[in-house]
Amino acid sequence: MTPEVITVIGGGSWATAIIRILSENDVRIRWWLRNRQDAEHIRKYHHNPRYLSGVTLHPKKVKPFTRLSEAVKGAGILVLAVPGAFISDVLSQLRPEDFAGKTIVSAIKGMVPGENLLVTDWLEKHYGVSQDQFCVIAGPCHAEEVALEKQSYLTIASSDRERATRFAGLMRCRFVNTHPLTDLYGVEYCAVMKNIVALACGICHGLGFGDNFQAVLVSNAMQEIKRFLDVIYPYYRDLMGSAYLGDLLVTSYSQFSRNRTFGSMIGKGYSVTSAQAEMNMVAEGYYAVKSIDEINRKYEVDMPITRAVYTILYEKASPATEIAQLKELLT
Ligand SMILES: NC(=O)c1ccc[n+]([C@@H]2O[C@H](COP(=O)([O-])OP(=O)(O)OC[C@H]3O[C@@H](n4cnc5c(N)ncnc54)[C@H](O)[C@@H]3O)[C@@H](O)[C@H]2O)c1
Ligand SMILES: O=P(O)(O)OC[C@H](O)CO
Repeated sequence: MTPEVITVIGGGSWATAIIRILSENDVRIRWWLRNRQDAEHIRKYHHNPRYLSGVTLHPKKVKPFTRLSEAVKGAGILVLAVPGAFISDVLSQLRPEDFAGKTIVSAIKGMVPGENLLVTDWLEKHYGVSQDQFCVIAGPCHAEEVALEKQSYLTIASSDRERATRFAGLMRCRFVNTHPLTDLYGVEYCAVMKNIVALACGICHGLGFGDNFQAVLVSNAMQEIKRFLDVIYPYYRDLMGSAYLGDLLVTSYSQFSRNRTFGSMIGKGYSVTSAQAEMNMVAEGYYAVKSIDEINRKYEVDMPITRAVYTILYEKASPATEIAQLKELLT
């Protein structure tokens, strides 16, 4: 069989980890990065100089590109792995024809700010990608642990089960187990919302709250996510599954969590700008909380955790005061 040709778009940790996983299988990867020097470095030394630099990339299977129109040529699968805030800018070089007939995989756990759309909805609106072309990579998995080849699990969601199963096969390897699911939008929304919860966990940690409080916060957050999903996209789903609860747990508790780290700085008194400047990485929850809060103005679901994080980050409310109020609402 001829190897599957896959274009991966993005130069960060998750793109690097996905390439590491995929290249365990029989694939050819066309990797788009925006930075010319990084691409040149990868061509020469076979590792990403900025993210997960300890990961060696297969020289025959992985080919870096800096022109996106070139990178997508001949690929049957496009994997999007840039933060949601940059997707519109990055894809502006492409036309709807570049997506036609391909499997479009979103590895993004964020919304498209401004339009408050899930990445799949945004691609449908702007590039005419049809719903059954999409797969979403979900599940509790940090790029840093993939780099260490620690056993991980991923869920591949698509409304087309066959497509999810095929892509799940390509993402399965020695240290990654995968399974398909059909709750495309539920999984995508949950992945966006768990980042908001991780921000809340970080803020509370930064304020000095302990494990007892965090356990209550996370269990209340799961109920908040359920209330929102039941209204925005009702579907028979088991929220105890690893794509939902599992992802919420890893992001809330892990030392690798970008969102928790960002939140912790806010709880300790950093401004948003200084917390962002400290990180070489992107905390998706910062953008997501604005989108979800704005979407919820229409639905009016009871979401005290989202509201508190929004008020702290966007209205500059005191974290101590907001969390003191939230404390009274948790059960
Ligand atoms: N890192 C993980 O473990 C992990 C796991 C699952 C999902 N994700 C998701 O993957 C997506 C990518 O995150 P990541 O962790 O790879 O990013 P990261 O935080 O490691 O790196 C930041 C990324 O943003 C890009 N970037 C920064 N400024 C940019 C700009 N102006 N224009 C275009 N790109 C710009 C950088 O090139 C880099 O790719 C996010 O949606 C994230 O939620 C990450
Ligand atoms: O935990 P974070 O904030 O680094 O987000 C990364 C992934 O979404 C975890 O699955």
